[in-house]
Amino acid sequence: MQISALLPNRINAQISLQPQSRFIGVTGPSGAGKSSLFRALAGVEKSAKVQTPWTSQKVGIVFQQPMLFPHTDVRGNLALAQRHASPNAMSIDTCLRGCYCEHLIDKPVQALSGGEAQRVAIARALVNGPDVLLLDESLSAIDIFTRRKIYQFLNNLCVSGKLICFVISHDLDDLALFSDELVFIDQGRTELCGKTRDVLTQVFAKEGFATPSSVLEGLKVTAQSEAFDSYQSQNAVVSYKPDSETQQDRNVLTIQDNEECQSENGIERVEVAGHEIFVTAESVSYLPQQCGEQVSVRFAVKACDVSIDTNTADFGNASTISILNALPCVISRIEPVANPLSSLNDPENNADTKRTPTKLATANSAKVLLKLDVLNSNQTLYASISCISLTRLELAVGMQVIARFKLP
Ligand SMILES: Nc1ncnc2c1ncn2[C@@H]1O[C@H](COP(=O)(O)OP(=O)(O)OP(=O)(O)O)[C@@H](O)[C@H]1O
Repeated sequence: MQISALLPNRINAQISLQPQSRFIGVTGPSGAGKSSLFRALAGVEKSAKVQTPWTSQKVGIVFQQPMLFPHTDVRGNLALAQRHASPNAMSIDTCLRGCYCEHLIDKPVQALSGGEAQRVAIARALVNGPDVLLLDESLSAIDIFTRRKIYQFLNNLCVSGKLICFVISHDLDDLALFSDELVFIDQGRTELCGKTRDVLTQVFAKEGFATPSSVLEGLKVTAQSEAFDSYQSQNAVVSYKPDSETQQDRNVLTIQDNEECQSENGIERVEVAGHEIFVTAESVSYLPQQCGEQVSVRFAVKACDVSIDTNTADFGNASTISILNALPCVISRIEPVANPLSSLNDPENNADTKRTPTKLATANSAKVLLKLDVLNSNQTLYASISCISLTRLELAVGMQVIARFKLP
């Protein structure tokens, strides 16, 4: 999928995406041109020159400021959007439920909170039946739990082939969780674009983040008794029928209901590289799958939540600590975390590149960042640990360790 947008003195972006990508995250510094890009793609900027693969499709946009019709209530707003809806658009009820705002239906627009208004604005955009939806920080005022559920709903629409979503956000955890691909815009240009975890790695390195998140993928573990539901859920994802509106709505919401009822106390179990990992239900996103395949999910782990255990003989037996998750890994890189209070820009420090990572890290900062390759997989974890631990555990590149991490 090739996209280009040119807006004199503001943007000159070329974006190249995989054809199968349906949920695309867009991020970058403030003033980089992200909103200008979306406005150009939505046709709002008349002087923009734009090339997209979806010229004949319906494009919707939702801004950070919801821009609801103020003279009516939520029902009135949705009814107005439905007047111009495409024939295969979802029902008002489905959109309201998916955006967690059914209870707001009779509220006047003026009486909505900022987050409620954002939820209604997204529901209204969906009622219109877009093929492509551009969300410009449109969930920024919504609490994390509701926000994640709405992203999950949007992701289900993407997975079922009903929607392509482009989402601008400064929340890299949200983008890590849901985006198939990530675009990093800077100074009006596409600086990075590609698979989310690769782009995130480069963004974290570029910005010198002390606690980057790693993105892991795995298979959802379902109990025997849940096998039928799981099969239904898988079918729901792939058996989308464009000619049946009721069936579509039911499919998307069935996935949502299954996800909610299948988690145990709000916790999902995910198999990663042959190991069972516990993840909170709101922290997993579902990936597209073929009929008959196990359900694949994605979740993000913050580097500050990962601890290193050098006792590799005691992999599953750490019964004296509260940390639930463990993955065997090999340390593939150790690098100092920049400490803004230290004299990192001191030429004397920078010239001293021959020192060991341990000494370099100790000299400049309190922490180091470990890159960990998960054994028997091509996945990567990051751990941010103190220099004291680095020295005390005598950690080195090539060493096998157990990465233990809290419930994401
Ligand atoms: N209508 C406009 N006319 C001229 N310049 C504009 C206009 N809107 C925005 N700009 C400028 O274009 C640049 C990019 O702005 P834009 O709003 O697209 O950035 P952004 O990446 O979305 O920022 P943020 O993350 O802060 O929302 C900024 O320098 C801004 O001042």
